[in-house]
Amino acid sequence: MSARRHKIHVPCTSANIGPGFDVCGIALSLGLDLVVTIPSSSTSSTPSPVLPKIIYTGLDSDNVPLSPYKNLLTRVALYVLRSHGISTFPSGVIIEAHNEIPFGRGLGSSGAAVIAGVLLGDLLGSLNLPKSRLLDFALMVERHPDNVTAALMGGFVGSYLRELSPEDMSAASIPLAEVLPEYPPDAGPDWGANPPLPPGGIGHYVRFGWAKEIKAIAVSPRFELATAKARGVLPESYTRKDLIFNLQRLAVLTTALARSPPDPDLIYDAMGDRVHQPYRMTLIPGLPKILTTLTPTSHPGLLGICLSGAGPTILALATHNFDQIAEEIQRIFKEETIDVDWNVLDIDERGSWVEELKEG
Ligand SMILES: Nc1ncnc2c1ncn2[C@@H]1O[C@H](COP(=O)(O)OP(=O)(O)O)[C@@H](O)[C@H]1O
Ligand SMILES: N[C@@H](CCOP(=O)(O)O)C(=O)O
Repeated sequence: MSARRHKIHVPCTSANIGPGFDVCGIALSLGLDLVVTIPSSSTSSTPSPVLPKIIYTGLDSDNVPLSPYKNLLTRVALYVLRSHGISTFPSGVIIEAHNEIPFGRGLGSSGAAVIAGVLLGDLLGSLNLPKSRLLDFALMVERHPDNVTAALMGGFVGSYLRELSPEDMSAASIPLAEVLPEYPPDAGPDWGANPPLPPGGIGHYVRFGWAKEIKAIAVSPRFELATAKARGVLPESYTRKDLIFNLQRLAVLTTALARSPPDPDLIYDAMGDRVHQPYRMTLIPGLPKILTTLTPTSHPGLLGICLSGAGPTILALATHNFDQIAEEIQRIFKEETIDVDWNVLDIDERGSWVEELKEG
């Protein structure tokens, strides 16, 4: 039987970059790849459609549910299909996922899975949605824009959620449990009511420049910290002083990271934060020492250092001396008896893409 095969690539992301909590993200050179095989005769109106077969390799592949009704990728794809009136997957699809993004470390694994799921839904339904519309679906699932926008668009991005009209607000306020419901294992094409389409243009974004000399050192402790837990420790309100502290730095940082050669004196302080990092220190032993011990003077080449996303990964931006910087962070974590893995990553300017694979 002949089949169409496509590759979907989604990069990992580091969100916040210090002061840009829930605003900024950069796409980096570790990825989630899917190879999707769709039998040519496959439609979702086949009388007894065969559910997708999911195969995982790579990082954390033992921890992923392989039922399409439980796996995040396929649940997101099904949301995209169902909101377009296509109530089930086409029959006999095979999804081979290869993952390089560690789960629960602050490198946007869930954001990447959500984007991969949206692209999968678009592909399986032959919907041909533009990237701006794909972002609306991703934002209905992952409701902070920083990771998903960077993963989809690539590069260094800033984003915000638009203030919606009352009508759009009600369409966008659907609980997550309705967007990604708990499907029973025997859910068939007639299961439940299809969710509505999201409003258009929920997220707005801009791409900033990125100086070509800057690489990102990601030092990941070998323990998981669920983003939901790390959001749970944040306060409901902030002082004017702390907000101004972050806004001043964010305004400078977005331009400073685009300037060549980058200025460590400007960037190091501009990566300071008082909105999320101070509250997350209790969850990440070693974080206070790491943020104060490494400076551009103690470690030439270092530009700035922050928590990657919700942590526990540390992100150090640097132009050289990558190994020495990573080894010092590793040493401080070791004092806390925490082992780490580290990677020197490039910025991924392309973002997510889908390509048809030709035979041979
Ligand atoms: N490729 C994937 N396929 C399926 N589920 C995934 C994938 N990547 C991440 N997830 C889910 O997302 C969870 C991690 O999300 P989260 O706590 O937001 O951490 P992160 O900082 O890595 O995004 C994982 O435990 C897993 O349930
Ligand atoms: N702005 C969010 C980013 C979460 O990123 P993740 O990679 O840890 O999922 C936050 O800081 O909570």
